[in-house]
Amino acid sequence: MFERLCIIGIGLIGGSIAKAARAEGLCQQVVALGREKNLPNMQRALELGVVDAVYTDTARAMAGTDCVIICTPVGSMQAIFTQLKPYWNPQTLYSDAGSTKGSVVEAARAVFGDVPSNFVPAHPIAGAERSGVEAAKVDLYKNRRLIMTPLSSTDAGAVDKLGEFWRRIGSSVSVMTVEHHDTVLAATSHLPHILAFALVGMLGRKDEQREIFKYAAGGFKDFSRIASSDPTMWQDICLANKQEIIPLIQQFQAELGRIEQLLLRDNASGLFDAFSYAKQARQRFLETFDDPT
Ligand SMILES: NC(=O)C1=CN([C@@H]2O[C@H](COP(=O)(O)OP(=O)(O)OC[C@H]3O[C@@H](n4cnc5c(N)ncnc54)[C@H](O)[C@@H]3O)[C@@H](O)[C@H]2O)C=CC1
Ligand SMILES: O=C(O)C(=O)Cc1ccc(O)cc1
Repeated sequence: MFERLCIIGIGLIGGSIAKAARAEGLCQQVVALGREKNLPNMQRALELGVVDAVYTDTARAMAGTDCVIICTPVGSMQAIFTQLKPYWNPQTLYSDAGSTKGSVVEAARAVFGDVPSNFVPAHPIAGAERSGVEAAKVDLYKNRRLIMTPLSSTDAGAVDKLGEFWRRIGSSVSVMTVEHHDTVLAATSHLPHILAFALVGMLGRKDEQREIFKYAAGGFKDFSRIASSDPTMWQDICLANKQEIIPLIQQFQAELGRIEQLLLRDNASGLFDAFSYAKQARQRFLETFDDPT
């Protein structure tokens, strides 16, 4: 599909894209572009055979590149677009993997005036709490969803070709607006991560923390795995989508308040109803949507 794929930010997500693109024969060459201070991680990517070459020089990285995927934390996107601007090539396809889309589109607009028509914002709904190229997996995107959020000005050919790229590395591709993406992901990903950070942080501060972690059962293990996600990445995501996240935090606080009241009043049937509603909501959800996993 491509002569040379350039990944900017060769960590968990970028490394997994590079591995999968290579395994599926989607490009002749994969290279990484990063900062001087990321060189040890990029050298590791080279040693592991995830990429063919690594660059800290943008001009050299862009020469001969016909597809660029930006896989850095969302707070760095404006700096990346600024770095790419002098070398922006109308023949090259550009995408990203950021967990928020409104902030990425805004960053592109701030740098280019308008979002370039050959940039197709994307978000693979697949990942893990781990970071860095060592954590990259060739099958990370297999049978997982990926959302593309093209704008009305995005080139249809670019959307088709990048959609095919994502599909060929295993993703089930959906297309939606930037706004809808950020509303949905605030509820399904951003709020749950905040809840995990808050709960594990609160319990971790308690004296009996050793006991809590020692006897952690399934539910808490899941929370604590999520709470070990990268703080820089999540700081960027939460700030970038705070207009969607804050109202959800407020609704969640009200929900907790209702449960607290039911407990204070020993209201068993109220608790049963609240828990049954949630259980049935999940069941309805599973029946309505095919889970690609
Ligand atoms: N970790 C996950 O489960 C998922 C993450 N994402 C998104 O993918 C992106 C990457 O996440 P991960 O791969 O998990 O992070 P990571 O920390 O494993 O990799 C990010 C890479 O970007 C580099 N980097 C950071 N700032 C940079 C800059 N200004 N210029 C050049 N390189 C820079 C880092 O050195 C690192 O190599 C983020 O935008 C994140 O929101 C999307 C889906 C899932
Ligand atoms: O580790 C997990 O359970 C995740 O939820 C991974 C994840 C993190 C960020 C995303 O934007 C998408 C997926």
